[in-house]
Amino acid sequence: DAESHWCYDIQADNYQQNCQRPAQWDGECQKSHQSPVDIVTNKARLDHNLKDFSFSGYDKKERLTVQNNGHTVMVSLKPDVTIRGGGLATQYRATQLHLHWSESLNKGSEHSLNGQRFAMEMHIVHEKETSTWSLKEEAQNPKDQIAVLAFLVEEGNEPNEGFALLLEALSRIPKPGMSTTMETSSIMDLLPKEDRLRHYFRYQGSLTTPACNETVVWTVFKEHILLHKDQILAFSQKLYYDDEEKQKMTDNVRPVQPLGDRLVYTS
Ligand SMILES: Nc1nc(-c2ccc(Cl)c(S(N)(=O)=O)c2)cs1
Ligand SMILES: [Zn+2]
Repeated sequence: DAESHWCYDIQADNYQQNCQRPAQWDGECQKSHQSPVDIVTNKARLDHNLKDFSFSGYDKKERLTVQNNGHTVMVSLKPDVTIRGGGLATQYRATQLHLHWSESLNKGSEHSLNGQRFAMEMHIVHEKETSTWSLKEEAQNPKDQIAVLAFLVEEGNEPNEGFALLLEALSRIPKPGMSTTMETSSIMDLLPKEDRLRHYFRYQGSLTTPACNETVVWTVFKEHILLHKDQILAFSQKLYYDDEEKQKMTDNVRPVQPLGDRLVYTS
């Protein structure tokens, strides 16, 4: 079609689509405060304002909608899920969570630590709760309009029970546009234990998908989620980019972007 849709390199390389690969993404994607980035851990600057997070509604068992949106698997979250603290200016409301992954267990994360990438990366996306009266210019498109909590996923020896319901749902949504419901599960089930979430990296960046708006305050937790190898591979085996189920959904990972004049902070 006239305006070709955006895609990942694996789609442009393997299926000769006329889709726009990351190097060609438009919107703000070619600007200088982009995500993801490589985090050089010994250069991260200690920031005492990066206190603990307060998670609310994360432990509530809800029926959640899970969809294949052609780029990832996205779980819609209920409006009563919010976060505060963590050095954030105000309370944020969760909207969705999704993941990025690869069949190669060292190529599936978007952020890297000291040049090392991991099997997967889970993003919980939150929107800033702005009070209605703030009409100032920067209040319309602030640099911290969105807060994403990023969790790196590594291969563990044990199956991760908390992911069982999400993994079962994948088989019901192989094609783009398909959605299903996931019986009572809580976001907390998917995360490392809350007391392990006090250590994290923080930097200012963008969406890692078009239009790559530079309105995201990023949190990358140091504690990793552990999934069994078969659980990680299930994402690439059950999901497809295309209706014909010819293109396995895998390597839905944007290449790392230059950090430029930015600093990465650490709690
Ligand atoms: N249609 C799609 N949207 C996204 C998306 C939306 C918002 C955000 Cl914040 C992100 S990310 N990867 O920066 O966390 C991804 C993925 S696929
Ligand atoms: Zn993401």
